[in-house]
Amino acid sequence: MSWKVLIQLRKFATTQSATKSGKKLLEFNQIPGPKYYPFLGPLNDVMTLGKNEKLHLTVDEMHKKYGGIFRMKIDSIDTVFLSSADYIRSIFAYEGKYPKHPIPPAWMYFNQKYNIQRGLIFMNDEEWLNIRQVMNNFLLKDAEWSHKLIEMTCDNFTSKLKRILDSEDATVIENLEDELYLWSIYSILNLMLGSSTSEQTDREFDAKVWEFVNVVKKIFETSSKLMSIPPRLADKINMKVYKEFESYAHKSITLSRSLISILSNDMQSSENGLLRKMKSQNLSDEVIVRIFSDLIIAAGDTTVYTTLWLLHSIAKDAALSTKLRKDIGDNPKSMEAPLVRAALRETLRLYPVAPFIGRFIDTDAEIGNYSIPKGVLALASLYTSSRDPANFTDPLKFIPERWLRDENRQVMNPHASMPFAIGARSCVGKKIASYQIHSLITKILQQFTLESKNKEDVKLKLHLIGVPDKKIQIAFRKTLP
Ligand code: HEM
Repeated sequence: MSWKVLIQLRKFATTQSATKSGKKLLEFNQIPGPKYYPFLGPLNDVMTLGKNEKLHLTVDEMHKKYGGIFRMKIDSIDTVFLSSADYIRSIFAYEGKYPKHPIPPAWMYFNQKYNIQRGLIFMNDEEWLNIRQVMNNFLLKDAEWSHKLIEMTCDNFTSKLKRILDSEDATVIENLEDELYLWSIYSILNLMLGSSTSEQTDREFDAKVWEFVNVVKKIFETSSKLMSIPPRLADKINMKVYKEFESYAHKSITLSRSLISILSNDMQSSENGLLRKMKSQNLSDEVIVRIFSDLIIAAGDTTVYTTLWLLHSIAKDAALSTKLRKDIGDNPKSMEAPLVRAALRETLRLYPVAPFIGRFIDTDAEIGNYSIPKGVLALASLYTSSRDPANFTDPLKFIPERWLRDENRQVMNPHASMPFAIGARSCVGKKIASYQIHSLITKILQQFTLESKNKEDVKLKLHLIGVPDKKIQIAFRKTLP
């Protein structure tokens, strides 16, 4: 052995630290990753991570270069990106009693600047746990109360589709995305109220909901553009995009207050609605408004884009439509068609609306061969792990059957795709979202045929969440009157 190799080995040994498991670990600063130039400050992020819209692709390239774990500073926070399924699972093992996730910097800055208290997404520590336990009871432990309401909202949607097709004699629904937004927001409103506030019953209310839809969309669009600029700086130099973001954020709060106040005064507000359920837990009106406006922010885009991707995948594949229709026919009770459930699972694998899920590590940790100090931000690179052939056979193909139990499973590692996250801070709306999407797809397939009109491949881009890079165009034809 040459003296050079001996020196290398010695260096290696002294930079390893012993751990609880007795395993020798490498230090945090030995994790590979791109170079950081302190004098460049925030410019480092822009230079290394590039365009925000393509962050998932840049990170994917970096995983190819550095492996299943790499390290960098983002906004001067020590961050690790993880794409190996085992590493991803470890993140949640170290999240602690009060898991903390990263919040887009513009949102954090805005809340602090105006001292605005927000809902579940922004809460932390004991306050978060108390509210989360209340919401878990209503949305996760027992969500059956929501089924009828969700189905009513889906029936309203398919009736509207038919009206559009009748009146315009058109097959392509040009504003499908907007229609889905309305559906998604009305779903939450109906759940709050406990009865169906269908569109067109009250013009003023409708106008407010429509305005809310646009405001929520703009919040995502503008805060995504602000990801690579420190918001304090953007505010100081009066950047147009920051001013726009602020005005939409203010509007969303005003609008959610006014929607809630209309709903609360509504005599039809039923025992079965989330509003009454929350009030029965002695939550103040102020806290209820905070929770409600964040539920809409969390529920709106995620449900809309997942549904759009799923409709797009079905519309492209006539054989899949036939199989899904047969499966729905064989399983007449809603939510019992296994292939529809599998198609949703497959959509969330290939097009995760949250391609990165993060946790601040709560205690000194071991991930892989590395020691990770408390406080580091660990980000699960779900876009990469979901498309890794080590985890899924033919990973780029849309194959719902891979999720069926009795099939020759093509899922080597289900944890590589965790679209709702896992653990105590995972999506509190996952049951509602799954039921909503499942019901809507079932009703659409029972009443319409779909055909994709997109000529080019539609890819995922980031607008804070994963959205299609082109307008999704689907021709609908009625199969039932
Ligand atoms: C397909 C649709 C959806 C997807 C893919 C999705 C995904 C997620 C993910 C990944 C998280 C966790 C973020 C983290 O761990 O840091 C989350 C959190 C959350 N989701 Fe969803 N979501 C969806 C629909 C919904 C719906 C319909 C609602 C409301 C009914 C909702 C309400 C929330 C809330 C309030 C949180 C924050 C929970 C907390 O911080 O304790 N989501 N969602």
